[in-house]
Amino acid sequence: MTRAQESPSPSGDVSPPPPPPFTQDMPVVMVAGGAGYIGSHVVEHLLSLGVYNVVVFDNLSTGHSDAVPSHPNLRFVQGDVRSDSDLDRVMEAYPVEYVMHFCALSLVGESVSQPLKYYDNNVVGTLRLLEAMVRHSVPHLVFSSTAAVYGQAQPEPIREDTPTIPLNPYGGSKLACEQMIRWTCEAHGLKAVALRYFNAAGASATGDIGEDHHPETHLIPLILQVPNGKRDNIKVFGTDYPTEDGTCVRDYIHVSDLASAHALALGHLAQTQPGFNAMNLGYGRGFSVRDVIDHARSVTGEAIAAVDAPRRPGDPPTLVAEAGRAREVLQWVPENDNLDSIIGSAWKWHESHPDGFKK
Ligand SMILES: NC(=O)c1ccc[n+]([C@@H]2O[C@H](COP(=O)([O-])OP(=O)(O)OC[C@H]3O[C@@H](n4cnc5c(N)ncnc54)[C@H](O)[C@@H]3O)[C@@H](O)[C@H]2O)c1
Ligand SMILES: O=c1ccn([C@@H]2O[C@H](COP(=O)(O)OP(=O)(O)O[C@H]3O[C@H](CO)[C@@H](O)[C@H](O)[C@H]3O)[C@@H](O)[C@H]2O)c(=O)[nH]1
Repeated sequence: MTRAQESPSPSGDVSPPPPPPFTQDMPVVMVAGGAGYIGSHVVEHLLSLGVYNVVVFDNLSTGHSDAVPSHPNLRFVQGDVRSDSDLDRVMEAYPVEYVMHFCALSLVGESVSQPLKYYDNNVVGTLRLLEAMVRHSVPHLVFSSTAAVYGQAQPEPIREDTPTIPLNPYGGSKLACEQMIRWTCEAHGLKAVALRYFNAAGASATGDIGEDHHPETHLIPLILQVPNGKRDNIKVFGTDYPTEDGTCVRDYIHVSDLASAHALALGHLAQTQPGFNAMNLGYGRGFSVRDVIDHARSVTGEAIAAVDAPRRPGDPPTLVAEAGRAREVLQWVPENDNLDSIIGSAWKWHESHPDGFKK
């Protein structure tokens, strides 16, 4: 994949020249955090639709410039979502109609030890972005939220009206953002959707992009590091949970189905009244940690050693979505509800990119 031409960057003393205008007259979607794992898959999907111009806005703190393709309908602007001047620069250069906001720090464990870092990046970042949207009259927002807003939810599956009692500062910061967005919609006539993802996994069918987090903490990429020769075994965090086999159960959703939901959310926002709505994105079925390891063994044909380990702090036993609202309101029809193909797509990416985007 060729990498997008960067317009040099951010909040320094000397302003970089404005990036070039688009040549086709189509609505502009600003994808904040579009160089990250989920954002880059959404960008790829938006470009494939051929009806949007896309501005990727990212500070590259955890994202990768190589995850941003070179495409006539895409511009890349390096900047920080907490910086008024960076946001003004992009919103002055382009007639942004929609913002998708993926920027966040999202390591649950780190958020427990450094909560203020999470409130700074996630909450202050969303605050500055909302201020810029109001300042520049940008009416539509799709916000990346998370199942972590629910905490230790009962009963399962989790509906959007299940009480939100986050167990960690990461979930708390996302819930604070949702509340801020809701009030801003009421006061300023914005239209916003918060998509509460369950466990994003898998990689694009193109094989060009996939998951590359540093450090990696997610189960599926860590399991695949075993057959890739990068670790000896996978640790199973907790074997005494109140689940069928004693390990945590999660609703793993293919990143391509997240991408299609985001595109549908743009269409929905264009037609709906001002206001805020939150929607779960998951398949409504759960797999335990042991189930996932077994499926990875079958997909890769490798033994994959697993070692029982203590519980990881902050992990709820079970998180499974009831995603009827997204199916009904967005007309979302997920196409990849198959754990083997989710793991298979991730395996294809990790086998061909053992060091991620690193050259
Ligand atoms: N990965 C999951 O399973 C999962 C589940 C639920 C919710 N989410 C949420 O989805 C979003 C994307 O997750 P991801 O796994 O793709 O993460 P990621 O770290 O791969 O992507 C985040 C992107 O945002 C950019 N960014 C972060 N802070 C920024 C800032 N202040 N200014 C500009 N750019 C900034 C990063 O450089 C990166 O490109 C996050 O908001 C996360 O909380 C992820
Ligand atoms: O080496 C490992 C890594 C993970 N796990 C377990 O695997 C499960 C899934 O863990 P992980 O892949 O880290 O995802 P979650 O902690 O469930 O969190 C993800 O999914 C949440 C929504 O459900 C999002 O809020 C988070 O941002 C996202 O990281 C959990 O029970 C972990 O304890 C292990 O047993 N061994």
